[in-house]
Amino acid sequence: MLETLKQEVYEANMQLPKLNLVTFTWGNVSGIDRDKELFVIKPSGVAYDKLKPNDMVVVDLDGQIVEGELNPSSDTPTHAILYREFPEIGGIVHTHSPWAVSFAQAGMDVPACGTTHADTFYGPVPVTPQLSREQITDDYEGNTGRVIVETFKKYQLDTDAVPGVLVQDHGPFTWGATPDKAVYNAKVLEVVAETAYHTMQLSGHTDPSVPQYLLDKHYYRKHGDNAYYGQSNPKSMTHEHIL
Ligand SMILES: O=C(CO)[C@@H](O)[C@@H](O)COP(=O)(O)O
Repeated sequence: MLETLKQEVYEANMQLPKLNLVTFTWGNVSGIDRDKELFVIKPSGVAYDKLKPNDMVVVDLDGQIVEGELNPSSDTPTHAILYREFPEIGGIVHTHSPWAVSFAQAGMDVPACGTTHADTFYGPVPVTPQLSREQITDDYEGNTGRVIVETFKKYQLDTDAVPGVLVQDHGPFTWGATPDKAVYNAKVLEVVAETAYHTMQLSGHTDPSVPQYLLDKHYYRKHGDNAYYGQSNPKSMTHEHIL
Protein backbone atom coordinates (compact mmCIF):
# COMPACT_ATOMS: atom_id res chain seq x y z
CA MET A 1 0.00 0.00 0.00
CA LEU A 2 1.26 3.49 -0.92
CA GLU A 3 4.62 2.01 -1.94
CA THR A 4 5.75 5.13 -3.83
CA LEU A 5 4.89 7.40 -0.91
CA LYS A 6 6.66 5.01 1.52
CA GLN A 7 9.81 5.24 -0.60
CA GLU A 8 9.52 9.04 -0.78
CA VAL A 9 9.02 9.35 2.99
CA TYR A 10 11.86 6.89 3.68
CA GLU A 11 14.24 8.89 1.48
CA ALA A 12 13.18 12.17 3.10
CA ASN A 13 13.80 10.65 6.56
CA MET A 14 17.24 9.53 5.45
CA GLN A 15 18.08 13.13 4.54
CA LEU A 16 17.84 14.15 8.21
CA PRO A 17 21.10 12.49 9.37
CA LYS A 18 22.83 13.46 6.10
CA LEU A 19 21.95 17.11 6.74
CA ASN A 20 23.00 16.89 10.43
CA LEU A 21 19.46 17.59 11.54
CA VAL A 22 19.07 14.64 13.92
CA THR A 23 20.83 13.12 16.90
CA PHE A 24 20.08 9.42 17.52
CA THR A 25 16.40 8.86 16.60
CA TRP A 26 15.18 12.37 17.48
CA GLY A 27 13.27 13.29 14.38
CA ASN A 28 10.64 12.18 11.91
CA VAL A 29 9.26 12.92 8.46
CA SER A 30 5.82 12.11 7.07
CA GLY A 31 4.04 12.56 3.74
CA ILE A 32 0.35 12.47 2.89
CA ASP A 33 -1.82 11.02 0.11
CA ARG A 34 -4.69 13.55 0.16
CA ASP A 35 -6.97 11.47 -2.09
CA LYS A 36 -6.77 8.46 0.21
CA GLU A 37 -6.67 10.61 3.39
CA LEU A 38 -3.76 8.51 4.69
CA PHE A 39 -0.24 9.50 5.62
CA VAL A 40 3.04 7.62 5.87
CA ILE A 41 5.41 8.25 8.78
CA LYS A 42 8.67 6.95 10.22
CA PRO A 43 8.39 4.28 12.94
CA SER A 44 9.22 5.37 16.50
CA GLY A 45 12.68 5.01 17.96
CA VAL A 46 14.31 2.96 15.18
CA ALA A 47 17.93 3.88 14.37
CA TYR A 48 18.22 5.67 11.03
CA ASP A 49 20.85 3.25 9.73
CA LYS A 50 18.45 0.35 10.35
CA LEU A 51 15.40 1.93 8.67
CA LYS A 52 13.97 0.39 5.46
CA PRO A 53 11.25 1.76 3.16
CA ASN A 54 8.90 -1.03 4.27
CA ASP A 55 9.27 0.02 7.92
CA MET A 56 7.30 3.18 7.15
CA VAL A 57 3.86 3.09 8.80
CA VAL A 58 0.59 4.05 7.07
CA VAL A 59 -1.88 5.85 9.36
CA ASP A 60 -5.21 7.61 8.92
CA LEU A 61 -5.97 11.23 9.80
CA ASP A 62 -6.83 10.19 13.36
CA GLY A 63 -3.33 8.72 13.64
CA GLN A 64 -4.64 5.13 13.69
CA ILE A 65 -2.43 2.46 12.07
CA VAL A 66 -3.73 1.26 8.71
CA GLU A 67 -0.66 -0.74 7.67
CA GLY A 68 2.74 -1.46 9.22
CA GLU A 69 4.49 -3.81 11.60
CA LEU A 70 6.10 -1.14 13.79
CA ASN A 71 4.72 1.57 16.08
CA PRO A 72 4.50 4.88 14.23
CA SER A 73 6.46 7.93 15.42
CA SER A 74 5.46 9.15 18.88
CA ASP A 75 4.74 12.50 17.18
CA THR A 76 2.08 10.97 14.86
CA PRO A 77 -0.86 12.77 16.59
CA THR A 78 0.88 16.12 16.02
CA HIS A 79 1.34 15.33 12.31
CA ALA A 80 -2.32 14.20 12.11
CA ILE A 81 -3.62 17.50 13.53
CA LEU A 82 -1.42 19.52 11.18
CA TYR A 83 -2.61 17.54 8.12
CA ARG A 84 -6.24 17.99 9.22
CA GLU A 85 -5.96 21.71 9.93
CA PHE A 86 -3.52 22.70 7.14
CA PRO A 87 -5.02 21.02 4.03
CA GLU A 88 -2.47 22.66 1.72
CA ILE A 89 0.59 20.86 3.15
CA GLY A 90 1.95 17.55 1.81
CA GLY A 91 4.86 16.72 4.12
CA ILE A 92 5.93 17.41 7.71
CA VAL A 93 9.29 17.26 9.52
CA HIS A 94 10.06 17.36 13.21
CA THR A 95 13.61 17.45 14.56
CA HIS A 96 15.52 18.43 17.66
CA SER A 97 18.13 20.37 15.66
CA PRO A 98 20.09 22.37 18.26
CA TRP A 99 19.84 25.96 17.01
CA ALA A 100 16.09 25.79 16.42
CA VAL A 101 15.66 24.03 19.78
CA SER A 102 17.67 26.81 21.46
CA PHE A 103 15.17 29.44 20.27
CA ALA A 104 12.25 27.14 21.22
CA GLN A 105 13.66 26.69 24.73
CA ALA A 106 14.24 30.44 25.07
CA GLY A 107 10.60 31.01 24.00
CA MET A 108 11.78 33.29 21.20
CA ASP A 109 10.74 33.64 17.55
CA VAL A 110 13.56 33.35 15.02
CA PRO A 111 13.68 36.92 13.67
CA ALA A 112 13.87 37.46 9.91
CA CYS A 113 17.44 38.75 10.08
CA GLY A 114 18.48 38.82 6.44
CA THR A 115 18.00 37.59 2.92
CA THR A 116 18.89 33.96 3.75
CA HIS A 117 15.85 33.89 6.02
CA ALA A 118 13.67 35.91 3.63
CA ASP A 119 14.32 33.50 0.75
CA THR A 120 12.25 30.85 2.58
CA PHE A 121 10.32 32.40 5.47
CA TYR A 122 8.24 35.53 4.88
CA GLY A 123 8.72 36.90 8.39
CA PRO A 124 9.80 35.57 11.77
CA VAL A 125 9.42 31.86 12.53
CA PRO A 126 7.01 32.01 15.49
CA VAL A 127 7.31 30.22 18.78
CA THR A 128 4.12 28.80 20.31
CA PRO A 129 3.00 29.50 23.87
CA GLN A 130 4.09 26.98 26.49
CA LEU A 131 1.78 24.02 26.86
CA SER A 132 -0.09 24.31 30.14
CA ARG A 133 -0.20 21.60 32.81
CA GLU A 134 -3.78 20.81 31.64
CA GLN A 135 -2.49 20.12 28.12
CA ILE A 136 -0.06 17.43 29.31
CA THR A 137 -2.61 14.65 28.97
CA ASP A 138 -2.76 11.29 27.16
CA ASP A 139 -3.24 13.47 24.08
CA TYR A 140 -0.10 15.55 24.72
CA GLU A 141 1.11 15.12 21.11
CA GLY A 142 -2.33 16.10 19.77
CA ASN A 143 -2.24 19.18 22.00
CA THR A 144 1.19 19.99 20.55
CA GLY A 145 -0.47 20.10 17.13
CA ARG A 146 -3.32 22.23 18.46
CA VAL A 147 -0.98 24.84 19.96
CA ILE A 148 0.74 25.15 16.56
CA VAL A 149 -2.60 25.64 14.79
CA GLU A 150 -3.74 28.20 17.40
CA THR A 151 -0.47 30.13 16.97
CA PHE A 152 -0.95 30.31 13.20
CA LYS A 153 -4.59 31.41 13.65
CA LYS A 154 -3.70 34.01 16.28
CA TYR A 155 -1.08 35.70 14.08
CA GLN A 156 -3.06 35.00 10.85
CA LEU A 157 -0.03 33.30 9.33
CA ASP A 158 -0.08 31.57 5.96
CA THR A 159 1.52 28.09 6.14
CA ASP A 160 2.98 28.56 2.67
CA ALA A 161 4.66 31.89 3.54
CA VAL A 162 5.88 30.67 6.95
CA PRO A 163 6.49 26.92 6.54
CA GLY A 164 7.55 26.18 10.09
CA VAL A 165 7.15 26.85 13.78
CA LEU A 166 8.93 26.36 17.09
CA VAL A 167 7.01 24.55 19.80
CA GLN A 168 8.10 26.22 23.01
CA ASP A 169 10.37 24.03 25.20
CA HIS A 170 10.33 21.35 22.50
CA GLY A 171 11.54 22.15 19.01
CA PRO A 172 10.85 22.81 15.35
CA PHE A 173 8.16 21.48 13.04
CA THR A 174 8.37 22.39 9.37
CA TRP A 175 6.21 21.48 6.41
CA GLY A 176 5.98 21.84 2.66
CA ALA A 177 4.18 20.70 -0.47
CA THR A 178 6.15 17.42 -0.31
CA PRO A 179 8.23 15.58 2.33
CA ASP A 180 11.38 16.75 0.49
CA LYS A 181 10.34 20.38 0.70
CA ALA A 182 9.57 19.99 4.39
CA VAL A 183 13.13 18.64 4.90
CA TYR A 184 14.53 21.57 2.91
CA ASN A 185 12.61 23.98 5.17
CA ALA A 186 13.90 22.16 8.29
CA LYS A 187 17.49 22.68 7.16
CA VAL A 188 16.88 26.33 6.28
CA LEU A 189 15.28 26.89 9.69
CA GLU A 190 18.32 25.40 11.44
CA VAL A 191 20.72 27.59 9.44
CA VAL A 192 18.73 30.80 9.96
CA ALA A 193 18.32 30.07 13.69
CA GLU A 194 22.11 29.71 14.04
CA THR A 195 22.86 32.83 12.03
CA ALA A 196 20.14 34.80 13.85
CA TYR A 197 21.77 33.89 17.17
CA HIS A 198 25.17 35.14 15.98
CA THR A 199 23.61 38.28 14.44
CA MET A 200 21.91 39.10 17.72
CA GLN A 201 25.15 38.58 19.64
CA LEU A 202 27.29 40.64 17.25
CA SER A 203 24.84 43.50 16.76
CA GLY A 204 23.56 43.64 20.33
CA HIS A 205 20.01 43.90 18.94
CA THR A 206 17.28 41.48 20.03
CA ASP A 207 15.44 42.00 16.75
CA PRO A 208 17.85 42.75 13.91
CA SER A 209 15.12 42.13 11.31
CA VAL A 210 15.63 42.81 7.63
CA PRO A 211 13.61 45.80 6.31
CA GLN A 212 10.20 44.95 4.79
CA TYR A 213 11.28 45.94 1.25
CA LEU A 214 14.20 43.47 1.35
CA LEU A 215 12.01 40.77 2.90
CA ASP A 216 9.56 41.30 0.01
CA LYS A 217 12.28 41.29 -2.65
CA HIS A 218 13.91 38.06 -1.47
CA TYR A 219 10.75 36.14 -0.64
CA TYR A 220 9.07 36.96 -3.94
CA ARG A 221 12.12 36.24 -6.10
CA LYS A 222 11.61 32.58 -5.09
CA HIS A 223 7.82 32.40 -4.58
CA GLY A 224 4.69 33.36 -6.46
CA ASP A 225 3.88 34.20 -10.07
CA ASN A 226 6.84 36.55 -10.54
CA ALA A 227 9.49 34.23 -9.07
CA TYR A 228 12.63 34.09 -11.16
CA TYR A 229 15.24 32.30 -8.99
CA GLY A 230 16.62 28.96 -10.25
CA GLN A 231 15.42 26.80 -13.11
CA SER A 232 11.74 26.32 -12.28
CA ASN A 233 9.18 26.82 -9.54
CA PRO A 234 10.90 25.43 -6.39
CA LYS A 235 7.70 23.49 -5.55
CA SER A 236 8.39 21.18 -8.50
CA MET A 237 11.95 20.48 -7.37
CA THR A 238 12.92 17.39 -5.39
CA HIS A 239 15.82 16.86 -3.02
CA GLU A 240 17.90 15.67 -5.98
CA HIS A 241 17.72 19.22 -7.31
CA ILE A 242 17.91 21.25 -4.16
CA LEU A 243 19.64 19.28 -1.41
O1 LIG B 1 10.60 14.48 21.26
C1 LIG B 1 10.59 13.32 21.00
C2 LIG B 1 10.70 12.35 22.09
O2 LIG B 1 10.71 13.01 23.34
C3 LIG B 1 10.46 12.87 19.59
O3 LIG B 1 10.14 13.99 18.82
C4 LIG B 1 11.71 12.29 18.95
O4 LIG B 1 12.48 11.56 19.82
C5 LIG B 1 11.34 11.43 17.75
O5 LIG B 1 10.52 10.37 18.16
P1 LIG B 1 10.09 9.19 17.21
O6 LIG B 1 11.28 8.27 17.01
O7 LIG B 1 9.65 9.80 15.91
O8 LIG B 1 8.96 8.51 17.97
